[in-house]
Amino acid sequence: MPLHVIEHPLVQHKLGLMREAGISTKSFRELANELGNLLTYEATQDFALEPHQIKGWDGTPVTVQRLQGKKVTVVPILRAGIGMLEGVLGLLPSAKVSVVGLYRNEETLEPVAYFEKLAGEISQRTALVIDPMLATGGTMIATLDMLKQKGCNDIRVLVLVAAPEGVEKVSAAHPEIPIYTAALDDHLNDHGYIVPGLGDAGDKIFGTR
Ligand SMILES: O=P(O)(O)OC[C@H]1O[C@H](OP(=O)(O)OP(=O)(O)O)[C@H](O)[C@@H]1O
Ligand SMILES: O=c1cc[nH]c(=O)[nH]1
Ligand SMILES: [Mg+2]
Repeated sequence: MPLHVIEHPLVQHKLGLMREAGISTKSFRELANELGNLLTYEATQDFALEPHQIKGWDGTPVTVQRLQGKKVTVVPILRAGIGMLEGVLGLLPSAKVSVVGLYRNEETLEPVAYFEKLAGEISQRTALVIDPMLATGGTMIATLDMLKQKGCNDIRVLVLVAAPEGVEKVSAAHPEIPIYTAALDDHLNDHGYIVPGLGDAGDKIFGTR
């Protein structure tokens, strides 16, 4: 199962700060972006490089490494995925953004899709799907199904916190897609919330709690 739990001390420290009860909207937002940035660093480790010759500071030629120019799209899942977007784009400033909107029906826990605006040439792009929470996995599976249907076949998932139930479901539906997370938490409660989790990430990012 391609699950990557990022144990880096900065990641673990920042995630710990996010778990505090009563955290401000400002701090939660800042930390979501900082973690989005650090997870992007981890999720792009296999991006291909190619040598390129430039003129160095003293005029002599130097061979440097450049990214091979693979097209990338970041796919934030509305709403809460927007909370990681700035951090992800901090490392991938030229990436196109494909916004998808899904919310979870809080009674049935089933995802409801309401928006989709994908970048062009999606089938040639590496997609980084971002959402702070992977709970039952329903939202993520619906998003991955949709991206694959559009021909996208290099997809990575970046979440701040994942529940074991959701990871199992996503991995069963899309076994080849890697999941990068700052934490694999303990379980889902009776309302489908991750424990210990972060609470409602969308509400905390947008200040709507
Ligand atoms: O794994 P699942 O059980 O499907 O749940 C996870 C989804 O739930 C949350 O979104 P929510 O429905 O609260 O929408 P929001 O981002 O607009 O708040 C979260 O940001 C995920 O998208
Ligand atoms: O724990 C959870 C589960 C779904 N959505 C959230 O925002 N948090
Ligand atoms: Mg929400």
